[in-house]
Amino acid sequence: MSESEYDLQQLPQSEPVAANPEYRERRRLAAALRRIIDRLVRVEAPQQKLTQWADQAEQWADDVASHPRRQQQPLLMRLWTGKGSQQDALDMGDHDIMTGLSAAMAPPLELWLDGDVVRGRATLGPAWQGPPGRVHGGVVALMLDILMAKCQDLVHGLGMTGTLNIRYQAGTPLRKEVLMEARIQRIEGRKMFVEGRFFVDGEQTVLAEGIWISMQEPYRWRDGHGPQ
Ligand SMILES: CCCCCCCC(=O)SCCNC(=O)CCNC(=O)[C@H](O)C(C)(C)COP(=O)(O)OP(=O)(O)OC[C@H]1O[C@@H](n2cnc3c(N)ncnc32)[C@H](O)[C@@H]1OP(=O)(O)O
Repeated sequence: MSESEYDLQQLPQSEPVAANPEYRERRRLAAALRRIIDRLVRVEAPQQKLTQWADQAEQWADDVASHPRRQQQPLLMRLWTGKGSQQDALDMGDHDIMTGLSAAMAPPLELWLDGDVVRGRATLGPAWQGPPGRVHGGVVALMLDILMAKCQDLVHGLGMTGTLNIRYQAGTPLRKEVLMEARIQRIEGRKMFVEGRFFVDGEQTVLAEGIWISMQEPYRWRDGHGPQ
């Protein structure tokens, strides 16, 4: 894509855009913060050290807060009308919850298309814990929502999650690679029915079924995808 033709409806969902120099630094910053978030959980350190880190963090937070935030609406409009720049695409997608490489909270969750299947992988640390040693069920729901929504890359139409049903079949462990897959089961007008699954060490831990509702046009398969 050229510098001025990024289109929200054509951009692969939840996949990184090539970084420019500014975003290489933002990604480096987010990666460092992610390590801190991970290591802070029950870190064994003298109280003096905790005081020092807290002082530094407060100072740093004030410094960051003294800078304005880039407005989202104008860049969203440019992307929505197919006139976005690489910078716009980065400003939007690189901060996505769970998948954005500049989002310090993101694990990150990596997603890609494999034919008509959406695949994903992530390894989550103790900051994401629910039951001891396991990923929180609400976080599992969040990951599923993002994974299954990417099925919209296979169709025309873009919408929101209407319904998400989850069967937690086994605990999803922390610190182990979770493999994910999602498929479109069927399309009915503005509704897209999707199935999602998680696997750890070959064992299925989660089964989900969801319905996405297109905001405008009815969903229809893109060329080269769907039942031939
Ligand atoms: C564009 C990028 C978005 C990125 C999103 C990131 C992922 C998210 O976090 S999404 C946030 C969570 N989801 C939401 O907040 C959605 C909240 N709900 C809504 O806004 C609306 O209920 C919405 C848009 C889903 C549907 O409203 P509306 O467009 O008026 O639909 P409506 O005309 O009533 O119904 C259309 C069809 O969908 C069905 N339907 C409507 N809502 C639902 C639902 N929640 N579940 C299942 N089916 C539904 C209807 O039964 C109807 O079916 P049929 O045509 O067979 O009669």
